[in-house]
Amino acid sequence: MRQAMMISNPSSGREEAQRYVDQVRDVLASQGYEVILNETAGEGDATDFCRSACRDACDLVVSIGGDGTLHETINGMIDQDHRPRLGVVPLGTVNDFARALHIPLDPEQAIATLNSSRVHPVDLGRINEGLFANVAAAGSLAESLSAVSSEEKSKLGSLAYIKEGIKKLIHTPAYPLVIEHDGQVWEGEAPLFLAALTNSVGGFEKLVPGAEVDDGWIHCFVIKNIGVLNSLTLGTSLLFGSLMNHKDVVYFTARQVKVSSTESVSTNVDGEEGPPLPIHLSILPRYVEVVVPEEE
Ligand SMILES: Nc1ncnc2c1ncn2[C@@H]1O[C@H](COP(=O)(O)OP(=O)(O)OP(=O)(O)O)[C@@H](O)[C@H]1O
Repeated sequence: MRQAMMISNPSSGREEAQRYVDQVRDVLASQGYEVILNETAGEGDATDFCRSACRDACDLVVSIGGDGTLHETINGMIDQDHRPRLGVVPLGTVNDFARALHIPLDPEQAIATLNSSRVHPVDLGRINEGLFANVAAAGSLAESLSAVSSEEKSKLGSLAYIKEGIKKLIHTPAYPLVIEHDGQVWEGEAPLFLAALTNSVGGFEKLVPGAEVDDGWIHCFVIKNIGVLNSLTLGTSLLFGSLMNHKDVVYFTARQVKVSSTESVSTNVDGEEGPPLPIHLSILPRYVEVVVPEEE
């Protein structure tokens, strides 16, 4: 019998996971899966559950929660030979991963998507000893976003919370950064470095218009003047032209990136606090297969 594991975070979003768990179970059982439910109680649980799903050769893992839960879930797949397919029921504030894969943001529609026969291979990124699904950021914006609590995020909504963060940072200091990427080096001062795997970052769905989830590239932005982010709008992402063409932005793609600084700089990875610099990023092409809607 095929095995499916639900990894559910009862604290995600507006604490709605409980409501949806039974619906997910029904959808999976109707497909003939034997279903196991694991609920997270705190940090690291989703990673442990997913690691055991890999070791037990489980066929499908469904992450029920926000981008944080998804981030922890995929981290259970690191260095595993057997990696289950991944289903996503987005319950967070931003849900970048679901946005990038056109998985409905409405939980009930996302649950119905679990019936789809279509799967999409998706690149993951490696950051030091961990994995990321969507974005790694280094600099003070990264720090201030990590400091926003789940409750505040739910209250403010994604755009508002990111814009609040940006407003506070207009006079933010630039950090001396050394960025080595595929044999080249960028050296200079910048308040923010962003590495994205998908086109959706912080809910801005067109931030990286050319990024495909399986293009094998890390899309990198050095933001030399944080003020450029002020013209971000949802949908168009930038009022005037695209971020990558902005005069205060350096954009490049790479398969390997090392970012270091002589100062202490913190990072934010998939919306959660990440390791401090230096960071070493690399791409893991088509590392996981994600269940996506039948039709886009
Ligand atoms: N039972 C629990 N109670 C409180 N926190 C939990 C629990 N289980 C996991 N966590 C923590 O929840 C965080 C992940 O939350 P997640 O991002 O999925 O939801 P969210 O914060 O509502 O979403 P978003 O970040 O998009 O607002 C992780 O830091 C994880 O350690």
